[in-house]
Amino acid sequence: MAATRAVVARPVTFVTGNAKKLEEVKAILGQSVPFQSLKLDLPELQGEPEDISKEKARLAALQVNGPVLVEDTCLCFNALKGLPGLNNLLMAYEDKSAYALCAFAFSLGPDSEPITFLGKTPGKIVPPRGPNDFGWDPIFQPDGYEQTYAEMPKEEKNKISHRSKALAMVKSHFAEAGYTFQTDTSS
Ligand SMILES: O=c1nc[nH]c2c1ncn2[C@H]1C[C@H](O)[C@@H](COP(=O)(O)OP(=O)(O)OP(=O)(O)O)O1
Ligand SMILES: [Mg+2]
Repeated sequence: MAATRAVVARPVTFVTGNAKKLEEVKAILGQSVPFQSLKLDLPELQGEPEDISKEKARLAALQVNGPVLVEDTCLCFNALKGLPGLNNLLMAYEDKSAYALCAFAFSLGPDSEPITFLGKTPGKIVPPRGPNDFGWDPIFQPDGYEQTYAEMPKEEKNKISHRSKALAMVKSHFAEAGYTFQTDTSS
């Protein structure tokens, strides 16, 4: 099947204020989706991760004036009916099950409607174990694993994480759409 080739005259910019996220996105995407990154603190919006990521993409596309990729992640607690919450609040509940949810949004530019890609990894909330250098990694133990995200080698987390599942869909979308992005940023 011949892919329709969409030529986009600007490189893709991954916009985030979180260096750890950027590190993982680079490691997971490798050369499959060429992008540059921009450190911008996008506003902390309220709502469902999918809606938040879309809104972040709209704001980022306006600022960048070109194609952007953004993401919003939450740790959602089943005891709180999927609401993101504080670990202390969960102490009162027997049900420690949770899921990590990642929503990427991609927009071709300020006049385009963003499209979203969701990735979800189920697990449970545990007392913190492992290095404390990325958010809630020490308290999230994915189902089927004895280690928390923080205790796992990076490559292991990147194989099974909410982020890698969402990025697998981003990769497929880029492969199918056949975008050809300009990678020369000198203009
Ligand atoms: O894999 C992860 N493992 C552990 N913690 C994580 C992960 N991914 C996001 N996090 C944390 C960072 C922030 O405290 C919150 C999500 O907020 P979120 O708005 O998506 O990220 P952010 O504000 O740090 O960066 P951005 O500029 O992309 O919005 O969860
Ligand atoms: Mg944020």
